[in-house]
Amino acid sequence: MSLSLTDVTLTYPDGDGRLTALDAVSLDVAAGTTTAVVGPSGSGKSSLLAVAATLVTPDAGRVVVAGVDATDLGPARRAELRRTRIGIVFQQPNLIPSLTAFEQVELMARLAGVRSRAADLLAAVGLADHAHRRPHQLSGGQRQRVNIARALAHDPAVLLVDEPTSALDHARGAEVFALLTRLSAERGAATVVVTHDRAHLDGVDRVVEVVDGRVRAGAVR
Ligand SMILES: Nc1ncnc2c1ncn2[C@@H]1O[C@H](COP(=O)(O)OP(=O)(O)OP(=O)(O)O)[C@@H](O)[C@H]1O
Repeated sequence: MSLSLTDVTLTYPDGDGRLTALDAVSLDVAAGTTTAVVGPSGSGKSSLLAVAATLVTPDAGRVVVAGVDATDLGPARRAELRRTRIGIVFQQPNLIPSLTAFEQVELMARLAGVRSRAADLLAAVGLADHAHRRPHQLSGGQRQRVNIARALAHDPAVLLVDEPTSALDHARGAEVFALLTRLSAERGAATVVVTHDRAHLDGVDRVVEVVDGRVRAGAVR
């Protein structure tokens, strides 16, 4: 498994006590597959993504990324794991305003110390003709596709995607989901997509539902 969460529990301080955001959650995602995580607001989806991204350390349980147990690592080694093995697509494409689409992707590859394949990646997301454009010269859907190309620039083992369609209309949202599942399969990434939107789940390999911090038994698919 490229990504394994085992019995992960995460709590946050809450007044005098603690709020349990994740309650003994286990999730395995194989290379080349896409798992969608759905569930009501406040159920723990973003917390699950933050733990998988090694941005937040759980109270208990294990997070293994590409064979590396992140729960045993200090902050510097976790940052290195993120830089080299994990791609993250945030809800709002946080692109750098002054850089072209090509430069956004190339910069990420350089930071990870790998050869840039920016032209290939932009072609893969359907933006070969827009490589020279800056973010303000792109549509919302195109910006999200640059965001995805950038997250894949260092060939991550694990791709984590937070609400990628929230700013898009139905057709653009469907395109982004199709793109994520295709690229994950082609590039062998283990992909987790958190979404409110159940309209585009047909193409994903698996759907799991998080309710009250637990992965619901008998996942949807
Ligand atoms: N930093 C924090 N401190 C305290 N409580 C938090 C913190 N972050 C999240 N929570 C709480 O943890 C629970 C899970 O939140 P989380 O953001 O993971 O849910 P979610 O499913 O992503 O919600 P949404 O769909 O609304 O984004 C919620 O009850 C939330 O209020």
